[in-house]
Amino acid sequence: MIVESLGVEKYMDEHMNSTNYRLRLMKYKEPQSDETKIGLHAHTDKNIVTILYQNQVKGLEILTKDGQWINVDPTPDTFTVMIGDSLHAWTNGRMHAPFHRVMMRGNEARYSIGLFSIEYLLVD
Ligand SMILES: O=C(O)CCC(=O)C(=O)O
Ligand SMILES: [Fe+2]
Repeated sequence: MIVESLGVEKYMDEHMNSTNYRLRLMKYKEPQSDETKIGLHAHTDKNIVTILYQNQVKGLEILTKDGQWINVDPTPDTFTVMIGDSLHAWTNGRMHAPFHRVMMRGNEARYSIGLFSIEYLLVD
């Protein structure tokens, strides 16, 4: 869809052939107090695109372009799709790679699954 919207379909095969995938399951422990704890520091993803799925426990926050952290509210059967630095560079900055973080509150653990598409050159 992104490749089509940019009018560069002719590079699709090349792109698919140079893309790898990594699936990661993440667990963020519930804070042992009433405080908010950092689950994952603010960062942009270095890869191409990240697709996230999570349980019902909130925590993912995205930094808007005007500097506000907003919560991503988990709704069942919803995926969060995020652009990474590679796609940001590949599109000459037309696609924005957002800073995001995980902040943990409450008394339930948060689980998420991320599917990260990665340029072959970035795979270690
Ligand atoms: O667990 C999440 O919702 C975010 C994970 C994440 O940002 C990452 O692994 O890069
Ligand atoms: Fe991330």
